[in-house]
Amino acid sequence: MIELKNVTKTFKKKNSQVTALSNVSLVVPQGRILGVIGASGAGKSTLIRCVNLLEKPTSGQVIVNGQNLTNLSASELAKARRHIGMIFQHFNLLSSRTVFENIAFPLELDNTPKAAIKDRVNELLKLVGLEEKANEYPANLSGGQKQRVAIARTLANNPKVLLCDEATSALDPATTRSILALLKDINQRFNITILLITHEMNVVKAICNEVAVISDGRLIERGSVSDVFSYPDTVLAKQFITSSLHAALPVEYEERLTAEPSGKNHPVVKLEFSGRSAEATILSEASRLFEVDNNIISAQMDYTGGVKYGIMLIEVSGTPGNTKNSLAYYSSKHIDVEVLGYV
Ligand SMILES: Nc1ncnc2c1ncn2[C@@H]1O[C@H](COP(=O)(O)OP(=O)(O)OP(=O)(O)O)[C@@H](O)[C@H]1O
Repeated sequence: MIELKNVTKTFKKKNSQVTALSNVSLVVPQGRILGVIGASGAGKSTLIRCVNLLEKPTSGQVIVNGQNLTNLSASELAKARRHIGMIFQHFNLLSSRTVFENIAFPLELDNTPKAAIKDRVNELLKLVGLEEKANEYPANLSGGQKQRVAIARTLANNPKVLLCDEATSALDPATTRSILALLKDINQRFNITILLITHEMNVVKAICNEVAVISDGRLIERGSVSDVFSYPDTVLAKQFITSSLHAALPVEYEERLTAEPSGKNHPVVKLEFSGRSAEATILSEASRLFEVDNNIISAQMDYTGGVKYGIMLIEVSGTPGNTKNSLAYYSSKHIDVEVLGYV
């Protein structure tokens, strides 16, 4: 449904040029949700804006719904864009129009008869749960409600593709979850293909089937969400996965932490489990095998796409030899082991 073939985008400045996208190729099959994740400046916005040609690629092809957009005339492109919805981080609503009028806007541009507009807008208001707000102005809505209006507006023309440009980045976690649930619902109900860009792995985890990692304008990793979570190939993918987990050392531990072992103190160890690691029951195994006690200080284990992964901070008590052997045992089971210090 969406295909980018060797897309490169270079921005020329007075004395220099920036290559925002470098030979990017990707495919999003119909009805699937692909998340592109990357750090600030990696090229995410440029990538998504190339899909509807808000940015014209310097080279390469953009094919949406079987149509090569890079070959179209301005009027043909305007027509093709009606089937490509887009939602933005800052909603981009028209402040002088009510919720109803915002959603009606694309239908008016399409010369839809008034009665049909009314029916369609009411249907969309119901879909996004905003029937009560039809006559409100955007200024009187919460961020989540504004994004619901933007989603309804973009669905008005029955797009086949929805592009989401950091659509939940301005929202709190609970509102983010509800907007992501709405997007998933829309994807399943209408079989709409979704390409979203984000800097948060939690967004990918919540709704994407596949994920691609972008860095310096290049796609450096791509796979099903469960595969990338199980076997992240790149350090960057791993960092994004870890950043979606929170297992912090309590202040009380931090204050007591020393860099060197004294013979009497115990190591505080960070264990990172990925899909290829053994289960967390490995702690009791190691306890039995090496006569160590593992005190769990903080932990977050999670499941994505049937894969279990997570972080644990543990304090290990035992003889120095046994402690060392238990840590080596974890490493042999594909758990990343890092000694943070000693308490
Ligand atoms: N219109 C432009 N003119 C010149 N340079 C640009 C333009 N748009 C983007 N760039 C540059 O291209 C690179 C990629 O920018 P882009 O906005 O696509 O990144 P991003 O991953 O979306 O970042 P962020 O998450 O911070 O929005 C950056 O180096 C940026 O400075």
